[in-house]
Amino acid sequence: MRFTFLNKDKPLKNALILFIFTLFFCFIGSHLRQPAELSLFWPINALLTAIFVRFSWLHRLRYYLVCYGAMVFNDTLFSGWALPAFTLNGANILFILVAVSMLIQRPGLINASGRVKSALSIFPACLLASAVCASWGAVAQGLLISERFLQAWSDWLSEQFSTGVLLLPFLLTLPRRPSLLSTLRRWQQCLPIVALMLSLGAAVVIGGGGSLSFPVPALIWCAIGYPLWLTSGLTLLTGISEIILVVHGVMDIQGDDRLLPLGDLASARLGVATIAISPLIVAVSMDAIRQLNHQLALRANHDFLTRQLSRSGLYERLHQLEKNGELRARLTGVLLIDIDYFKAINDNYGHDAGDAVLFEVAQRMQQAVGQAGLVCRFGGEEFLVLLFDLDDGQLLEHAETIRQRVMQQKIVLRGSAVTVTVSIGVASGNLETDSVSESFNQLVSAADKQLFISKRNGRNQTTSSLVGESAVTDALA
Ligand SMILES: Nc1nc2c(ncn2[C@@H]2O[C@H](COP(=O)(O)OP(=O)(O)OP(=O)(O)O)[C@@H](O)[C@H]2O)c(=O)[nH]1
Repeated sequence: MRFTFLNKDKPLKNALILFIFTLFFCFIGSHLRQPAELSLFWPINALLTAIFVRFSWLHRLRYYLVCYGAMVFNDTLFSGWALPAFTLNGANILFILVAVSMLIQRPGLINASGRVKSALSIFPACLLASAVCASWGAVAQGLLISERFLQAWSDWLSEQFSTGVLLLPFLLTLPRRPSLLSTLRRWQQCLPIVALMLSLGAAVVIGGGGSLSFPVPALIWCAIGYPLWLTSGLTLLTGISEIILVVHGVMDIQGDDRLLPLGDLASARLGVATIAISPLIVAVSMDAIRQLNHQLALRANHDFLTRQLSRSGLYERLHQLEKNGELRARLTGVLLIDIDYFKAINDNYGHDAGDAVLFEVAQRMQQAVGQAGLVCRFGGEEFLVLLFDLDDGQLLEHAETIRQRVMQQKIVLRGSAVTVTVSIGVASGNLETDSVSESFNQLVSAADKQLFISKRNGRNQTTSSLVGESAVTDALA
């Protein structure tokens, strides 16, 4: 909703705008009341609630008084009311005050972009606001000790509640620049709206109390595919249409003059069935979202080719360990492992063969490390093995086991048995609990320096700063 002309620092201008706005909608509302002799819609309360919630700084007594003044002005001038103009409009202000107070208490509910995070809270807010409004309204009509009190109270309540619940989600989620075209680019994207219109048509044809719920599945379909503001807008239009159709007898929810020979029981059954399918559809879509999230997390944290942890997965795991307090005062060993002359494998046997080598080497590393540590594809043809609680000698032993395991068995590439070797750099230390990533990166760069030395000294060897340069070497098999 665009109300950029409201300005926190210009109270007089705000008051004038609110006065004119309220007067305009009260005028329209009063004239809507006349033909049907009952107020089908009294939208000003929900409209003002939305404005006060979106511009929370308007939530001041003076602005409520301005709105009240405009309502009274309208009724005395255009409706010719005297005292009732003052008393009845108290009910309208009460609705706005209660609803705004309940919705404004949750600043996270409506964020800057106007999205309603929990549409559910609109429901109790409107219910309570309508109940308070209805009580005041029915009493102000002088019906407190009359048998018509309950009737008047339920009229007020149902009108305020339905208008609020239909209008508020739309008003609170409407973006600054709503774009229908970007949502309905392809004809398939219009299908939920077509289904909605068909279900409304079916409700008119079939009739009966159950027919009111016929559009629910189509609305849920809209909810799955459309942005919140559009779904809320369509729900609003559907609700308004149903109310108008019922009032004008086009949609027959009680009488017997329906187009199809369908009893109330059959209509109710159909209604119940359409309601029952709705939570199912929402559950299915939620399940799909959960599965998607799970797949995304898996993709982000695991390397597709080698099925080992990805680099981001390794940092995620470290973060988890830190959160669980499992990194505290633990000696952490890093083995940085790089396949030797890997480019030559790609060049000589093809990229697919290179991929197969990456997979096989990763498997062998995983077998060598077992449950003792984590294997991660750190990038390209470089792997990282993370080990905990091992002293320098044990770390080197592990590195050597991995190196031996990789080269032990030749890998067959396009009919040729090829020996693949790796060079390893080793580093270890304690991770600082307040800067795990940073101290881990320091370990990695220390291991990288050792790896560089392994490469420089002829490859297929392990180097560790822990026991001096080129501590462990091995001749090519
Ligand atoms: N097949 C395949 N090749 C990759 C992948 N990621 C990186 N590479 C290749 O790995 C090669 C790495 O080459 P270099 O960095 O020169 O390393 P090297 O040939 O192993 O030489 P040294 O490390 O010095 O022993 C590059 O040719 C990359 O294209 C991958 O996922 N699959």
